[in-house]
Amino acid sequence: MAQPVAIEVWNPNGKYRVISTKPMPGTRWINLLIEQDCRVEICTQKKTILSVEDIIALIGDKCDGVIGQLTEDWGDTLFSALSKAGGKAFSNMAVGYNNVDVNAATKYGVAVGNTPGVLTETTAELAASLSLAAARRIVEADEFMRAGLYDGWLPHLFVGNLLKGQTVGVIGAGRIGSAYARMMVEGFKMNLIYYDLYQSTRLEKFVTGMYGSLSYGQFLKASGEQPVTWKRASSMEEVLREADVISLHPILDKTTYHLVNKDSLAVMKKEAILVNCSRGPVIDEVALVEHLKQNPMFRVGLDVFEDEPYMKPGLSEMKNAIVVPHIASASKWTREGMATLAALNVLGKVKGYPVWSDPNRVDLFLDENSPPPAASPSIVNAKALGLPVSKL
Ligand SMILES: NC(=O)c1ccc[n+]([C@@H]2O[C@H](COP(=O)([O-])OP(=O)(O)OC[C@H]3O[C@@H](n4cnc5c(N)ncnc54)[C@H](O)[C@@H]3O)[C@@H](O)[C@H]2O)c1
Ligand SMILES: O=C(O)[C@H](O)CO
Repeated sequence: MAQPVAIEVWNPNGKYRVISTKPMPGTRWINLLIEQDCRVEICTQKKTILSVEDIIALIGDKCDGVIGQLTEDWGDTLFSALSKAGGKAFSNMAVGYNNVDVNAATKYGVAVGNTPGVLTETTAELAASLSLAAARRIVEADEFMRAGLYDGWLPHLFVGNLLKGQTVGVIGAGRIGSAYARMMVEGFKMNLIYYDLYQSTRLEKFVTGMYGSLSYGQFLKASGEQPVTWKRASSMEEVLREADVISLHPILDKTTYHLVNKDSLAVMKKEAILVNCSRGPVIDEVALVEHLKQNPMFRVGLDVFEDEPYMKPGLSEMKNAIVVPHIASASKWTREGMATLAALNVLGKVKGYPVWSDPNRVDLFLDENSPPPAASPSIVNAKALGLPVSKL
């Protein structure tokens, strides 16, 4: 039997009842909903991951839309409950939506939103941070220092890898993978190899200079420096074999589940660095722990875990692993922007607005100095639901 859950209410007389399953950063998202006649209910229950029963209790008998989190299981049961309560919209406060059964939502006529774009650079910066921290053994060195073990400079103390001139490999070169690739190429002058199911034109335009100026490689050459090289790999194995630092940025689906496993780890260089800021199950974490044990010079930087919030046995003891708690999108601007996009996804559907025509261009929704467009920024099942599309 579901227990009542604690909530905070804004604008109690609002016509549309919109629920957020968590308090979210900033207040703009609340104000935007209130201005459009929404009663906003925020779950304040001291429980990190809400169960399906908790969320059913929150939805109640009448609910127009829900803003939810990636830790929740949005399947048939919840979409059926939302639809029975008159709900037409759900938005994840995340770009990834592997926790959502989109077909079930479509079956019940519920629009599913996500929050692309606003977290691209922030997430790529964390992937870059983990790459650097692993290459230069920053966490190990910090622990050593705090333990009072430093008794003077030594030639061999925490020697790591130089990134300049090495090869960075990106698997999944979409928005975040491409932004990360640019950071590593521009920032550290690494050569690039990437693998994606599709050609990443935005990334290739940058490295080949199709924007009308010199490519980055030509620019380096003109400045008397060694130019960087790049290529699109024809298989993931090619990236694993050739790259010194590999960062994973695909979506999680059945094609990417355990994409990195015992066999693929065996193909990688013994001193390679592997970074994962996508989703935990993209790596077979048991195989990874074994690989880390067998290859002490192989290092990983992980933001996500297969059985989140848990780690597979042995991982926390590995000195060659850096682990952080799914914080890749955690900058203030990004988290406030994610909350805004999620709220506007729900609001747009509740108000009958069209869907924004390009979810890669959401800047207008994030400008605090002007009202957002009357559209839902990103609805992933818009086509399946036959929703109208806004003209830019
Ligand atoms: N750790 C975090 O906090 C965090 C933050 C943001 C996003 N993410 C994760 O990152 C993912 C990517 O986000 P994005 O905005 O860059 O999405 P995106 O859709 O722009 O990019 C994903 C890319 O993966 C590629 N891809 C799909 N299947 C593949 C396969 N089998 N092999 C190789 N490539 C494949 C796609 O073609 C696409 O280019 C999200 O789905 C989410 O799960 C995590
Ligand atoms: O998919 C996402 O958006 C992240 O995992 C949370 O930022």
